[in-house]
Amino acid sequence: MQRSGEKPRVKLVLAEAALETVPREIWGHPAVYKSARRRGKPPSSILLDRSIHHQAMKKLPGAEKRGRPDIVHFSLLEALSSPLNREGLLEVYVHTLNDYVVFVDPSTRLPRNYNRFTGLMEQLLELGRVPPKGKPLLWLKPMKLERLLEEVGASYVILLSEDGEPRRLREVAEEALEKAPRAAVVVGAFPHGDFTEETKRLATRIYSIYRGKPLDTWTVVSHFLALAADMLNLI
Ligand SMILES: C[S@@+](CC[C@H](N)C(=O)[O-])C[C@H]1O[C@@H](n2cnc3c(N)ncnc32)[C@H](O)[C@@H]1O
Repeated sequence: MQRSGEKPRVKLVLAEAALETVPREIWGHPAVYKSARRRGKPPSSILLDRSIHHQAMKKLPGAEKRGRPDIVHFSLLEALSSPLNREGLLEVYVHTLNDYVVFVDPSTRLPRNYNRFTGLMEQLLELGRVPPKGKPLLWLKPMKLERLLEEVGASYVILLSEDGEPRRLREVAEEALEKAPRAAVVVGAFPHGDFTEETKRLATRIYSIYRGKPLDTWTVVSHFLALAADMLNLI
């Protein structure tokens, strides 16, 4: 618990995010080849995106969880422009399905346009940081979720999942603030399916906030951040 008068910093983790470059198995597929040629890049350097690579993705293992960089885009836009972040009270991390972690400087202004966001993520995955020179705003490390949580001192992990114990979101936000700064709220940034068992094992609590029904990642993120901001009298 924080000392009274001191506002706690909330850790938000977008986990198992569907953000990756096109995997080798489908580099030769016509849908991939065409989209890469249009972009003037090799297939290995472009993001896997279901809206473009749907046919090619049919062959991929775990396809239902992959190829949705827009989920990270929308969710980061929500998080970075939230009052909590603007007051310096939010840390946001993106852990990907392939076990990379994107660290995000809170002052980052992400492109609003999806195509520009895609280009930025491709640069990040290729160079490990953006911008390439000067102080990085986004940087990447190969890292499992467990290591990330250890590294940022998150020993109280609240995993949000529609299969969790039913809880009012207000109570979840209260608990996250109460346990801050050692609490992390983990939200899946994949379109379908469930967290891996490895992720579930890291959870201290698993809560469902909508009677077992699935919500989009960005909805969960925006509602949680709005309630937390309200409780901290920021809005
Ligand atoms: C689109 S959902 C994941 C896919 C979903 N399991 C499905 O098969 O449609 C994205 C994330 O939002 C969060 N989420 C969605 N619905 C939720 C709920 N009812 N309660 C708590 N978290 C939820 C979870 O973290 C979940 O991983």
